[in-house]
Amino acid sequence: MRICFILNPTSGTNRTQDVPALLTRYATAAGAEFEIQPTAYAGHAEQLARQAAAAGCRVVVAVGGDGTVNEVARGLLGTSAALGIVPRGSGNGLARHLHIPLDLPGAVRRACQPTFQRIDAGEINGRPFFCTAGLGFDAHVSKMFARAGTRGLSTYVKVALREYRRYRPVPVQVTLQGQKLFDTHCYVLAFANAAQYGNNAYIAPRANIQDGLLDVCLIDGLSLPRAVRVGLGLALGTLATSGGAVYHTTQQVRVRSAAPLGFHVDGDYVEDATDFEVVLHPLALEVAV
Ligand SMILES: Nc1ncnc2c1ncn2[C@@H]1O[C@H](COP(=O)(O)OP(=O)(O)OP(=O)(O)O)[C@@H](O)[C@H]1O
Repeated sequence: MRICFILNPTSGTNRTQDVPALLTRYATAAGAEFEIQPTAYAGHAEQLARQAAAAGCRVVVAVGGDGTVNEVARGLLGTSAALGIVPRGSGNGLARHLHIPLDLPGAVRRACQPTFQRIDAGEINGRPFFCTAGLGFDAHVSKMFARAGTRGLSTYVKVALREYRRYRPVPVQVTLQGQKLFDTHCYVLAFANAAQYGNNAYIAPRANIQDGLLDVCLIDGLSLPRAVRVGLGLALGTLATSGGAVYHTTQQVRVRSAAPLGFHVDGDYVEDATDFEVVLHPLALEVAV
């Protein structure tokens, strides 16, 4: 079985580690036949993943955060290679959901001696996602976080608190499965394939990544008491029962917004739009876990 590690050299906070040397050490110890391909620019991992699959690699491993995982997984859709993950980001949402070890030696061993499963994949306005996508405040925070200059959980929390004071919900019309359902306000409208954003922040604690359904989580406003409830719910995995959010499960969602709204895929801000088409592709990706 051939394995290709696709390494984002810019991900993670520990830049002093010689990651290629560590991957080589642990993959050799696991008896793997492997290669390591570093990315040269943002977006490169998708192309490298597709090439590795075409060259016959059975497992293509994203070594990085959820952004790199998204790129590699995107490249593997429709191929016969499975996605592995060596988590090196700050959130690691998909790795956590799939119970992949968060330490490098454990994750490399898992990628070299995996079991295989299939998981669902989401798509928003033509862009695949595997963990979560969303409109509103979470996308806005992703956009501001990308501009912050530093990364990590503490920057994320600082940016979120600062933006909370400024952000206002936007009127939206949400249609589930082709049937008009409601006019509401969007503070956050999250589409969850996996249960968490990353960092064990559970936006949709009941989400099942193999059930052919998206868990749609709506937060229509965020007064301070509700923000506290939502924050606790995210951290404790109790958001679905806390009254802070409303949930639906569906395979397809359409959203029309009264004003441009930002959206993110797997935590990376994409752009602003007023029309959103979200679909779920059941069991579209094989994972090595
Ligand atoms: N060689 C590269 N140079 C610059 N950017 C890159 C390179 N390779 C990948 N990227 C980009 O870096 C972005 C961030 O990567 P990733 O999400 O893997 O790490 P992270 O930001 O440290 O993790 P997290 O998102 O969990 O905080 C990705 O969206 C990817 O497009």
